[in-house]
Amino acid sequence: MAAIGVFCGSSTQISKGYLDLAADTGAELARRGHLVVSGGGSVGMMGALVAGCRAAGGRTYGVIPEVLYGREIADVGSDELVVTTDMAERKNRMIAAADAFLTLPGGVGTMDELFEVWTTGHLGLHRKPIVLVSTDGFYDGLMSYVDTLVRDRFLSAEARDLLRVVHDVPAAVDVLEAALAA
Ligand SMILES: C/C(=C\CNc1ncnc2c1ncn2[C@@H]1O[C@H](COP(=O)(O)O)[C@@H](O)[C@H]1O)CO
Repeated sequence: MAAIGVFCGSSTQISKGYLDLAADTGAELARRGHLVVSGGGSVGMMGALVAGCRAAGGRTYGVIPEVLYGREIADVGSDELVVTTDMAERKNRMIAAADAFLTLPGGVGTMDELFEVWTTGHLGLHRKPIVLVSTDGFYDGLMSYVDTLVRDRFLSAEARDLLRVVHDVPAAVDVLEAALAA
């Protein structure tokens, strides 16, 4: 059993397909016996993720900053819910609590979380695997940008390769489990 930090969108304006993807992710992690570490809100994909996990018998650990407690409807049904004083502490608590990270589609908040975990990994502050779920090529544009950084020598290929990109949730969890076992 591992603790998997999941970064994903909080928007309530997205299409049902994204919400289903998040719910399926929560259920898949629950079925495989993993704890879901979430942003601690009940809105958008974040909410679908934790609901999907608990409906499948899994456990959730949420980390929400005070400022978002009401705005993102704190997930008070979580098995554990940590309330932080600010956004930076939220990210740090999520990173500390998780053994590995899954990034689903999301907005700038999700990108902020992904870049925090990627850059701290690259700096050697942790060795936790990071997988992006690029449903329907969602992360093609980001990875194209990262490839440009490598091509023009702003970034090493080793740093790029810390980001593992897959196209569906079961494959993403397979990759995380293999990386954790290595
Ligand atoms: C909108 C702009 C900046 C927002 N910057 C954020 N920085 C950190 N965290 C954020 C930001 N926006 C939202 N969040 C939180 O991250 C989670 C996922 O967000 P997403 O944007 O839906 O992916 C969620 O808890 C957000 O509240 C520029 O003006």
